[in-house]
Amino acid sequence: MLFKSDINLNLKDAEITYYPEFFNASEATNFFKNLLNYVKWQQDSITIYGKTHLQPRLTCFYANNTNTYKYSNITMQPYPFNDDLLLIKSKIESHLKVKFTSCLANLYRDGNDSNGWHADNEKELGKNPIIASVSFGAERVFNLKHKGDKSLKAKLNLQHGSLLLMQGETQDNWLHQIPKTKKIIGKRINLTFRIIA
Ligand SMILES: O=C(O)CCC(=O)C(=O)O
Ligand SMILES: [Fe+2]
Repeated sequence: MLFKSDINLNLKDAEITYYPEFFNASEATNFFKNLLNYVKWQQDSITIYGKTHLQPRLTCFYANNTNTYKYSNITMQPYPFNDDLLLIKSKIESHLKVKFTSCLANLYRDGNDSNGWHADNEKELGKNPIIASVSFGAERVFNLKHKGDKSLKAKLNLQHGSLLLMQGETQDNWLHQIPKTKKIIGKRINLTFRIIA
């Protein structure tokens, strides 16, 4: 296989696969630089439990249709995909034999940026959504915890050029997060490809 050691995390009630070197280092660095410059990064205010605050990261939403993505009381309107996003999307699609419509991009500017515990279970994603999540730049910790059985947890480092695939009942049964870190680290870009039909 092209992709060094595809790892099935083998978690209960989930289907998660990690491809550490989906993109080689030079491809990944090239995408990182382009995305940093050409994605229309914005910082939205979100409302959680009645409190409004700025999201602790920058985001942007892209799609090949006009369907919006709603979460935490915000509605994201899509931009059309740019060339780099189309190249990344098509490489993932040909490997997985799945077509994605949409991509939520995240920029973690430093260790103080984060993404709190959540499941990607918004209704526009449908039942058992497939989510392909690509990482470029600084390596960050990705935590998982089971919604019902508090003893079930997992942690992995999402490396430069990696792909993490979540599908099946993963979002029904598990939460995930990118925690803050006190380490001095650089920027990280994450792209989550989704189907919003
Ligand atoms: O940055 C990551 O790896 C996770 C992003 C994420 O969970 C999301 O956008 O829903
Ligand atoms: Fe997520």
